[in-house]
Amino acid sequence: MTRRGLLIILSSPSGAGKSTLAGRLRAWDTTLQFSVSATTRAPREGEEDGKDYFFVSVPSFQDQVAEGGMLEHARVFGNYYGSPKAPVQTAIESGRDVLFDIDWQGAQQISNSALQEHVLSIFILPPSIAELHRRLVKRGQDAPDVIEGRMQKSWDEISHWDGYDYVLVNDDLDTTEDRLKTIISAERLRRSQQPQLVDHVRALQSQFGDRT
Ligand SMILES: Nc1ncnc2c1ncn2[C@@H]1O[C@H](COP(=O)(O)OP(=O)(O)OP(=O)(O)O)[C@@H](O)[C@H]1O
Ligand SMILES: Nc1nc2c(ncn2[C@@H]2O[C@H](COP(=O)(O)O)[C@@H](O)[C@H]2O)c(=O)[nH]1
Repeated sequence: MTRRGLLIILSSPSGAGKSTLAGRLRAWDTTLQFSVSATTRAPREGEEDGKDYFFVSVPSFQDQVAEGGMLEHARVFGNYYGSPKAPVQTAIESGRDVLFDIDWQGAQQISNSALQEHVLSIFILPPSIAELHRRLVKRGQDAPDVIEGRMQKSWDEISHWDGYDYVLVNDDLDTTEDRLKTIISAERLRRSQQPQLVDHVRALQSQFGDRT
């Protein structure tokens, strides 16, 4: 039986490292499909339309939502973000796992949707608030007022940590990467074995009954 795909969701406060970790996971497993979000935020230097995000206008984003084209969507830091539905449905039907880099609102929407049984959600915590700030500054992509706004909202995001299947502190990057790989490998094994295990236990039950 083909395993149906997993929806692997990474969330964290901005700057904790989920995009960096998502990049490493994609290099580790090239079959992982990254869910390219649509956003109304302006592209950062080096970001490519269709690869990092689909950069769209507010009316175009709203049309996609109204047409039911988004699996989830949310307003984050004053911009709209959403995960297009069609590529996700195609991927999971063909047994391909999908990786999301989305906030807690999106994670909650997918976890409460008809696709909830596919969800593997992982929250990434920073080692400290000071280090979170250092990482946002080091990234060098956002203006100081944008960084300040993201820091102000960081607790909003962190306060949802306990709604996730797994929580990791991203202190050493290599260690966090290894832990993520371990979680994903174990969940793949667990979910691929589940259908056969039910049949196996039924067979054991029937063998047990034959003894009495
Ligand atoms: N474990 C780590 N140790 C030190 N630096 C890290 C670590 N993980 C990520 N970084 C660095 O922190 C910065 C922010 O990381 P990244 O852009 O991946 O965060 P993010 O959670 O995806 O943020 P956003 O939500 O804004 O997209 C980057 O410069 C990245 O190289
Ligand atoms: N609910 C959603 N959140 C998303 C999506 N794509 C990204 N995000 C989150 O937004 C913030 C900011 O991202 P940035 O690229 O502007 O730094 C971050 O927490 C992302 O995880 C989405 O499709 N839905």
